[in-house]
Amino acid sequence: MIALGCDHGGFELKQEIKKHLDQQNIEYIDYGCDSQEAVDYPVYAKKVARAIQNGECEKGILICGTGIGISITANKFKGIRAALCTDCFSAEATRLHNDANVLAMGGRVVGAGLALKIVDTFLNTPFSNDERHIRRISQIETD
Ligand SMILES: O=C[C@H](O)[C@H](O)[C@H](O)COP(=O)(O)O
Repeated sequence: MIALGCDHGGFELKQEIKKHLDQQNIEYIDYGCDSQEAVDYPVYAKKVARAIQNGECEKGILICGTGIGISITANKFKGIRAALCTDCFSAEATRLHNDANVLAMGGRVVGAGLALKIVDTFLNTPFSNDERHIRRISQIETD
């Protein structure tokens, strides 16, 4: 199950992503927002982060205008590794190396065509399970 969240700057792109996931029969829960009316991105980042923390969803996709605020917020939550991606190489690398569980994007940064490729890459790339990456990920969790 994929958790989706956005603010007004990401609403339009989230709609495209939902259509794309529907076409592939990929299940998701949309945690809002529900229109282009201005809202505060931390509200939606927190909903998605908590859905992953409590096991309701396995991965998340968060979109704000830049993808920055929403990823900063999500990364405050223990166990959340949110990766802001603007290209497919990074989306693949962050799954292989960081086992990222949240993809963040900027609705005012990437076009829908590229964003959908980034989504596919992120969702279809498994974690490498490489020892050096496991070691580094475990170090993220400690101060
Ligand atoms: O990092 C924050 C996001 O990009 C927001 O989507 C952005 O700050 C919203 O800006 P505004 O309120 O001017 O639409």
